[in-house]
Amino acid sequence: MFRIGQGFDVHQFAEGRPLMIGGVEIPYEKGLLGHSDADVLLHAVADACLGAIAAGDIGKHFPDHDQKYKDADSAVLLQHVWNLVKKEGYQLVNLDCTIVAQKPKMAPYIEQMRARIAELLEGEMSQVNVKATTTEKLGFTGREEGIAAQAVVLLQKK
Ligand SMILES: Nc1ccn([C@@H]2O[C@H](COP(=O)(O)O)[C@@H](O)[C@H]2O)c(=O)n1
Ligand SMILES: C[C@@]1(CO)OP(=O)(O)OP(=O)(O)OC[C@H]1O
Repeated sequence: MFRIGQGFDVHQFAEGRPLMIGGVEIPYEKGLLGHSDADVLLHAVADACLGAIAAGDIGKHFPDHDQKYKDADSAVLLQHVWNLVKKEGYQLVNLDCTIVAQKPKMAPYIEQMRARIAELLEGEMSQVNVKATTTEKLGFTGREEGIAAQAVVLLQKK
């Protein structure tokens, strides 16, 4: 049996925060604002996984009013979500993601992100694709106010 899920997340830029995307710290003049480390890509991946098993979203599992998740490492949150996926008896078929950012350039970090996400989802790099696009300076991402990310995951019952 196959299950598909999709995730979407947005975080605004903020000064004085590290920029975490896909579990990788990207050297940049600003980071993203959030209750957790605001890793917008890992949040989209986590939501896609939760969607695939009809288990709600990350806000339900990790409420942003809970101090436990203040500055939380989103990799740890995704690991928790992946344990729920495994408990339901599913494994990864493939994951495809898009980061929407005018800046910074993601290309130098894409392979590292794929490797980290594959590790977190206990799969191979060949099962994980990460893309990036600008919005040609249009909209909130184009004005460099924040970053968005989308993810689609396909799971198969073992
Ligand atoms: N933040 C980004 C955005 C884009 N890229 C790479 O550049 C290519 C062209 O982007 P367009 O928005 O002009 O289509 C895109 O395919 C990515 O490879 C990037 O690395 N970081
Ligand atoms: C991850 C959580 C929990 O710390 O907080 P944020 O980092 O603010 O992220 P968001 O994608 O807004 O929602 C899920 C949250 O509850």
